[in-house]
Amino acid sequence: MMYRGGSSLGSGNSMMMEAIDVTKRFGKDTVLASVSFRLDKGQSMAVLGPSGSGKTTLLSLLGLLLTPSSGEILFQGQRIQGLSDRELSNLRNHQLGYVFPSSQLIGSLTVWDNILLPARLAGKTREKQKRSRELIEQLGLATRMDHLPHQLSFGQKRRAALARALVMEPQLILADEPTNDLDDNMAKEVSRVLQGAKARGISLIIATHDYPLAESMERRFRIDRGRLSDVTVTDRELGERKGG
Ligand SMILES: Nc1ncnc2c1ncn2[C@@H]1O[C@H](COP(=O)(O)OP(=O)(O)OP(=O)(O)O)[C@@H](O)[C@H]1O
Repeated sequence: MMYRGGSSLGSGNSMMMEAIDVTKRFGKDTVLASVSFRLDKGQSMAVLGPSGSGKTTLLSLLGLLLTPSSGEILFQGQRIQGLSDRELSNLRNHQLGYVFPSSQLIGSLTVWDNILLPARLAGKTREKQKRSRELIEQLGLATRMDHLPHQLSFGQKRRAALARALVMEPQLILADEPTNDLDDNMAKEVSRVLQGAKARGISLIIATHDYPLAESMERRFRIDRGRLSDVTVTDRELGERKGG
């Protein structure tokens, strides 16, 4: 589906994230070419695509961890290019939540302390303790609260990183393959927790190979050879055809 957006066409205050003609090159390789989309506040989207297609690169750009080679990214209607380092870290620390394989837990802190760390840094330890406990319970980490990261499985580390991101109730969560390394039941639980976050008004952008998880998002995009296309409608049509 062709994107015909542009921030001037929509109302800036309902907009969470917008990419306009974003291209990312690494040396001579063009990983993303002319990527454009817009996500409104409170919406959820999945990014699907084969391994190496550019999903992590896209999430890193949208998470303000990489800069585009050309094109523009707007966060809540605000152009990202041109912001100072301080303004960017402010956005990263207070508005965005990351669940990336690379966003490691701190090795010397227990699961509980890792999850509460952002709250401690923000001076909100007391008010976030209850929510931390709820998330730990929902994500099946209750018996692992006092463990150090090296004592956890990959799946437990991912769930702890998810709890750490959710506890601060950011505006937008960016999650890269949040259900990798999880069995079906735990993947469903993570999906439920993400839906719960959405119900609390948090927007979600999720890169995944997990189709049931992608289906639980309002919108689905696919990356193929560097191009991003919105497949939400075609997916729905396929589902309807399959269903009857
Ligand atoms: N820093 C970098 N320098 C050079 N090439 C890079 C860099 N980061 C990513 N790439 C390349 O960009 C392409 C897309 O990588 P990316 O990690 O975004 O894919 P992906 O869709 O997330 O893959 P997967 O599903 O396997 O995690 C790959 O060919 C990768 O080698």
